[in-house]
Amino acid sequence: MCGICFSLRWGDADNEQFEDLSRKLQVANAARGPDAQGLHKAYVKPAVDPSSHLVLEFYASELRLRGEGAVVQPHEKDDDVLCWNGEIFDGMDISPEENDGARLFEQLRRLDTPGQIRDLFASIEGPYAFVYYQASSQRLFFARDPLGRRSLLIHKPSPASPYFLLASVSAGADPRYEFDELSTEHIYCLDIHRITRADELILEIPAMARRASSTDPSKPFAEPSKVNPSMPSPEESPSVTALDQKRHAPCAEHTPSIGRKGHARLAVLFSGGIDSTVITFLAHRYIPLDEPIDLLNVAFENPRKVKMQAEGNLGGVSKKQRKARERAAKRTDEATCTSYDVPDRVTGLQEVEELRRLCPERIWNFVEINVPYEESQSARPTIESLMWPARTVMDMSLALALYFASQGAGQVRNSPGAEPISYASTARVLLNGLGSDELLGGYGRHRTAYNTGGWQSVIEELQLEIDRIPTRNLGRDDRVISSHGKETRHPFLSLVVLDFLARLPVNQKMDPRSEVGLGDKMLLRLAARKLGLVEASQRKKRAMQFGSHSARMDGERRGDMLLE
Ligand SMILES: NC(=O)CC[C@H](N)C(=O)O
Repeated sequence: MCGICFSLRWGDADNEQFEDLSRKLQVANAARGPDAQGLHKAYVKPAVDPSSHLVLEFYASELRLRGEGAVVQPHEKDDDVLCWNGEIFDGMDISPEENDGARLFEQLRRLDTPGQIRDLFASIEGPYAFVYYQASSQRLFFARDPLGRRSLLIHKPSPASPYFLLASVSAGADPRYEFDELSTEHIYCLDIHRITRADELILEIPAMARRASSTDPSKPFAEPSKVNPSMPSPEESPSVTALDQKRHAPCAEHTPSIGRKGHARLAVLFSGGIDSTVITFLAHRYIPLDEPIDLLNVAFENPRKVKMQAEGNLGGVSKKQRKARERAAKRTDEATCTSYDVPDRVTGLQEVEELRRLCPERIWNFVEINVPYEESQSARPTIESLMWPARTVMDMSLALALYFASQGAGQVRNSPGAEPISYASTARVLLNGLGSDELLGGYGRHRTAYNTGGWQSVIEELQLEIDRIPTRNLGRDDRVISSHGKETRHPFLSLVVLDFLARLPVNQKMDPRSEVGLGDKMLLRLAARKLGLVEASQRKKRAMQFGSHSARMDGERRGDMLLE
């Protein structure tokens, strides 16, 4: 993942305090791009007040994943500057030798008007955040992709902190800034030369709608599609065949060409649930067979759970899970079964066996990432800083799981039950199954909606899910995962897949009248069966923080409470 850090301030402002802050932010953003870091400064004299000047600082770090040559960011030519954190998967032909950021910069430099720039972004698909400075017009453009798959934080000037900042990640809580996540609803465009001392506090950032006309088919990626509002008609049958044809795995297709054979270039955040298993199986079809794929499976030593286990209370574990747990325990060593035998470990171990049966030619590295309590506690301040401005108890339990899973340091076994060998995943691209519950009706709340308001309520709930994806967790997840110099990709959240699923009549996606593990995400379950993933197709939904035991380590604090 690349890191972006941009600042704008008056040249005669107190520089010492600012420089310290700027350095701190640059260090935080350097971790996202270990391959190269660069800084470019520009000075602008505002038209109305030529006696003073504004300083623009563009800092970017590069995690190079595409193209053959070295890439140093920011991209820069004739005073035009681009900081790019993203991937272009669709809408622009990019050959394997080319770098997408470099190509995008070339294209941007050919454009003149804000409308043209907006239209270019409306025609490309992929996760991104960018800052682009057009020197000829002295305009600054910045935005995130319409689903917010990459983070960009904004600090607007205030009397106490009279500078403007944009950054992929902050340096944690600091009285010198007030960062918010940048909204994904617009492409922003700031006329730098028009800034005056009087509006030193740029409170309103001029924003363009993401598309000029809602009917222009050449701009398919301006916004996420709307959920099909039509009420179900009983004769419709599930669209499994169509879904199978649509399965579009751009995320795996564009794995970095850098790296050695024999080393995994791709890893999956793998719980053994249906979402992570389906994307793993599809990725397998795109990755050369002689390359291993790393399945990252995280488990936390959770003193509360360990205590409950010792006291005989298995914390709501069903009979079936208990049986599975006993089976898994036979295969694992003593230490693992007391502390790390969490629900996601059990299903992960079961599922990797199904994958091995279906795809025996592949080396599947099932990476057991075991996090001792002490270690998770001492990482908390780092994680709290990375996820800022997200700061609830639930943010922390999810971020903990993602932080350690994506770090990829754990152990593998040559065969089930064999002695563990320590292993560090070097894959720079991590697939993440997030999004399928939102698009296909996988949450309990979709069933509740049906029970209270019928199909109409389910349709409304599914629309709400799409509307709030950008603000829910993607920015936070990106900030946490990228701190290891890796990037996460969400195959379910490709705008192409989203468009296909959103348009399907609701009853082809789910059936809230059928039981849990069947009616929720019904279409995906059918697709999984069709692929041969019979065991995965039946697994019930389990939230990552409970499956890995990263939640509620010390007590029962409500998830929406702020961290102390
Ligand atoms: N890390 C990133 O955001 C990657 C940027 C760009 N796609 C590259 O490969 O260089």
